[in-house]
Amino acid sequence: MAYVKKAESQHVAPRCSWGPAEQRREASNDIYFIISNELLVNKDASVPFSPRQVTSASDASFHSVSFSETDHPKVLITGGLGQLGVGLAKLLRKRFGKNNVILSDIRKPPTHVFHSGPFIYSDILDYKNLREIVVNNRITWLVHYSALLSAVGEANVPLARAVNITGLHNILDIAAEHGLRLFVPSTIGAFGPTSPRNPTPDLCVQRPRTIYGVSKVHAELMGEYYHHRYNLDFRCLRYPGIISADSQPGGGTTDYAVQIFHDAVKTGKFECNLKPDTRLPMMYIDDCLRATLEVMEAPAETLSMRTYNINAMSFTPDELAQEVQKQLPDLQVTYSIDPVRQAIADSWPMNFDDSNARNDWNWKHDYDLPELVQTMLNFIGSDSQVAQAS
Ligand SMILES: NC(=O)c1ccc[n+]([C@@H]2O[C@H](COP(=O)([O-])OP(=O)(O)OC[C@H]3O[C@@H](n4cnc5c(N)ncnc54)[C@H](O)[C@@H]3O)[C@@H](O)[C@H]2O)c1
Ligand SMILES: C[C@@H](O)[C@H](N)C(=O)O
Repeated sequence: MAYVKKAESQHVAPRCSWGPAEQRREASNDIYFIISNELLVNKDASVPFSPRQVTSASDASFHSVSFSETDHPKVLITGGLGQLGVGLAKLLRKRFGKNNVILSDIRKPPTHVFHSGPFIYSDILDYKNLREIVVNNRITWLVHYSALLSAVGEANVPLARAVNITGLHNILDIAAEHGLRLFVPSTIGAFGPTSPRNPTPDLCVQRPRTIYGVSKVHAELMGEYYHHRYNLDFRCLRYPGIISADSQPGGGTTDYAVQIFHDAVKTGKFECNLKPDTRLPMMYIDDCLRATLEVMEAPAETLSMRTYNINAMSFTPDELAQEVQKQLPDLQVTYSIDPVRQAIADSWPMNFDDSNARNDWNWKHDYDLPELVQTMLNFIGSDSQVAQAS
């Protein structure tokens, strides 16, 4: 393979920020080769910049004929052992068949998850491993859930940058190369203190102050760019804080709204790490997962955008506590503020404008605050009764 040196002015990639691992991976694809800060380009490549092996928009659409709308998609979920992945796999398996949905993660699955359907190890930082999984399993849809959330991201910025940004680059290139339909969730955290906060529309200033938010704005923009440049079928929803009963949150700012239910049922006491009047958009997990399936199934012509806000409700810790106290009047709530999480929450939307999702593909939530509280308490209450009995 012969390589020639390429003029720096034609070079689009930010060389100096690339780490050695990324250089090795690029080199293995025989397209780019970075040595000693000099870019060497495969002179046989037909265009100066393209994602890995995809050489043009027409090539990308050629690959995409492998998925017909009448077939069941073959779905891979990355980061599938977090708060949302197992529930999504359950929903998609009901619709497309157990063996058509593969969960993946870098962690060991619990027994019930391992036995509920296909599970595979996949580290999104390993490009070749990802490609092998996509090829060997004839994947047509990729749901990319791997990420470090807002609070854990601030605690480990280099890891968050690697997983949320470098990992995303791998996912985008694999998806473009194999003509996949790609879903990447974004978040209310993609907005910042200079965004309009009440309500926050789809299109406005986005200057988040967390590595999580910055990486999610990057994901939105890169996905939309790949859609325009390479015809990638990229779909993205900005989720609010998601509340679930049978899965734990992974280290975010909205985690308190899950923990309150467990503590209320188990101890009757809850210490909240956000101030009582901190208003944030929230959603019950069933609505979130259904929205994800609906936007993935929406005909492309109904999507006037590729990144949508979705919302269900907005509340403060005090309002949530009052609603829980309607069912459990003895619940005692105290406040011990976490300054990192509070600063993040104070920069995020208070209300989310999701009118475009409602107009374009008929998004509609089912759960408001009272139904959410009832459902969570029913689930956690019955779960703890089963635990006590056994
Ligand atoms: N849960 C929410 O409230 C919420 C809200 C908005 C957006 N989102 C987004 O939805 C997605 C899923 O969220 P979640 O709450 O399930 O997250 P989570 O933190 O619970 O799970 C993330 C998963 O990613 C995995 N992971 C980490 N590094 C990885 C790597 N190198 N390769 C493969 N997997 C790796 C982790 O093991 C973990 O299981 C994320 O992208 C998140 O940003 C979630
Ligand atoms: C809002 C969302 O992205 C996540 N639950 C977090 O708080 O980080």
